[in-house]
Order: sequence, then C-alpha cells, then structure tokens
Amino acid sequence: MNIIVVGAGAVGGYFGGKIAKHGFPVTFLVRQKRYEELQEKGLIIKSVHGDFSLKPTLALDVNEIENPDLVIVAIKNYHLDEAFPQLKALVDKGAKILPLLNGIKHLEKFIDEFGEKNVIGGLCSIETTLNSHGEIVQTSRLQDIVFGPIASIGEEALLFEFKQILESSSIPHTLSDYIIGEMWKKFIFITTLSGITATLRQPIGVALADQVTLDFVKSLISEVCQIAKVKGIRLPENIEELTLTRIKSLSPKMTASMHRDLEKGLPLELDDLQGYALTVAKEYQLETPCLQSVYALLHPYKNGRITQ
Ligand SMILES: NC(=O)C1=CN([C@@H]2O[C@H](COP(=O)(O)OP(=O)(O)OC[C@H]3O[C@@H](n4cnc5c(N)ncnc54)[C@H](OP(=O)(O)O)[C@@H]3O)[C@@H](O)[C@H]2O)C=CC1
Ligand SMILES: CC(C)(CO)C(=O)C(=O)O
Repeated sequence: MNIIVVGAGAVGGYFGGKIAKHGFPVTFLVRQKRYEELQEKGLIIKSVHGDFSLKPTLALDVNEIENPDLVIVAIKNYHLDEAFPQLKALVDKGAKILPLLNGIKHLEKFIDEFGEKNVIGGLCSIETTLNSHGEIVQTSRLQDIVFGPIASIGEEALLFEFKQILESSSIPHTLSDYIIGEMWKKFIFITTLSGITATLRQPIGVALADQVTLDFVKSLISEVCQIAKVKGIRLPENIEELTLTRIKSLSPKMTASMHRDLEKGLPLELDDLQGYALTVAKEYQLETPCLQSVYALLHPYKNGRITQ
C-alpha cells in the first residue's frame, strides 16, 4: 500500500514516521520550507517511547506521486483550502482520503467534494508538537488512531490492510464500524479540553482542582453533547459522565494542541471546534452560554499572536 502523508508536522510526522520506520512505503507531501528542513536534517522524533529519526521520502507536488492508495491528511483545518487541489488530484489518481484532523466540519466538506466512497473517517490521540528545530516532540505516552468507513462498499480490503500496517508499526488503533460517532465523542472531548486549557492558559489539572471551574467544564460538556444529539449522532446515554471521566483520567499536566498553538502564537482551529459547535447550536436554537464565553475569550487569538 502506498501511503501519502499530507503534512509532516506533529501528527503526520509522528505517525507517518513510525509507519515508514517499520518499512512501509510512505511519501510525505510537504511545502517548500518543510521540504528543505527535512532534506537537510531528516525527520527527527523525540519521544517518551524512544527517539528515532529517518530520511523521509518527500514530494513537493502531487505530480511526483504515482499510484497513491491512502492519503493521511494531517494539516491544520485552516490550511485545508490551500491543500484541497492536491487532495483532489490524489483522489483522481485513485487514492482514498483519511483525515486525522480534530473537528467534524472537514469531514462534511470532504464527503461533499469527493463522495463517501473516497473518504475514510478518522481521528487520532497523541500529545506532540513541533519544536523550533522542526523536530517532533512527543510528551506523553498517548498514541492512538481510530478509523472506519463512511461507506463500506468495496473498501474493506484497504481498511484491513491499513489495520495490519498499524499493527506492524506498533501504533495502537481501532477500526470502528461507527466512525462518525467516534469522531463526535472526540469532538465533545477536545472542544471541551482545548477550550478550557487554552482559555485558562493552564493544563487541565488546574481546571479540575477548582470547583467553580469544574462546574464550568461540566456545563461545557453538556452543551456540546446537546449539539451532537441534535445532529442525530448515536451516543451512549451517559456520554456527559463518560466525557468527564475521560477528562479526569488525564494527567493533570495534560493540555490540548490548541493550547500549545496559543502559546506559540500560532492561529487556532477555533472555527472548527468551538465555532463549528456554535454554528450548529444557532441552527437548532440551543442555548450555549459556556461555549459562547470560551469562543469569545479565544477569538482575539484566532489568527495567531496579537501584534498591536
Ligand atoms: N499535535 C497534537 O498533539 C494533535 C493534533 N491533532 C490535530 O491534527 C491536525 C494536525 O495538527 P498538527 O500535526 O499538530 O499540526 P502541525 O502544525 O504540527 O503540522 C501541520 C503541518 O502541515 C503542514 N502543511 C500545512 N499546509 C500544508 C500543505 N498544503 N501541504 C503540505 N503540508 C502542509 C505544515 O507545514 P508548513 O506550514 O511548514 O508547510 C505543518 O508541518 C490538527 O487538526 C490538530 O488539531 C489531533 C490530535 C493531537
Ligand atoms: C486528544 C488530544 C488532547 C491529544 O490527542 C488532542 O486531540 C489535541 O491535543 O488536539
């Protein structure tokens, strides 16, 4: 299977690097600056699981790629529009698209543009970031990919082959038969976790240790769960409790990638998480005061560091 990873950052570089290290063909489709950096230094991963590095196969343009089978999309939501023509060209060459981005909106767009049969649902859990040397730094042991068919017709073989590849690459994973539900569970979790840690500028332990903030966390979870329900997503009855338990089970030092982006002065995926949830809430006339507060307090940072 020819795997293409679009974006060699914290997520794509880590998972793609691990798959390549285990001997499977992986091509990283990257932009000029990252291309030069990776050509010069190689792909370097500094991880709590053990450091490793490799000389990655790189492409700057989709024309350099032949016979792509699976495209793992691992760029930020706000870079998708620019990448779209390249993704479309890969689909035209016969590839299936597996996005690992946080959020839901991108999946709706991919399905609209490429059709259900060319899109695989997916999400990942990992705590990684790019440091100033372009190295990928993994700060906790968490690593997991969940993926599954949107439309299963004819795609089973590809999904099972990818599952084998993840198995052989020692990447924990689940092949789900209700990936939309899994993506919404992650959406509820990450919209809460990122909203809280970014707004507080603190890891999650600080929020959970303060009763007033903990009550706010619970209300925020409840609001996002209501949004998933009006969208018709089948979720466990006790999804609010399950999400809170999941958040409480995290290391108190845990933070979300949105919080790390805020600290680095990078743009935030605000309109794909809290903003998207608010759009749905508005459509269904739901009251979401906590979500609105988080969105408003992060909004000045949406496009990155404030320079004035
Ligand atoms: N980091 C984490 O811990 C987690 C992140 N996620 C999600 O995963 C997604 C990716 O995040 P993350 O890996 O952290 O982001 P990063 O910013 O670390 O990496 C994204 C990479 O995409 C590259 N890129 C942007 N546009 C293009 C393009 N058109 N073609 C090729 N490469 C491109 C950027 O390179 P350059 O700009 O240099 O060209 C950058 O290296 C996000 O949706 C995030 O929310 C999910 C779980 C955990
Ligand atoms: C789940 C978590 C917190 C780590 O994977 C994440 O998705 C993020 O940081 O964006």
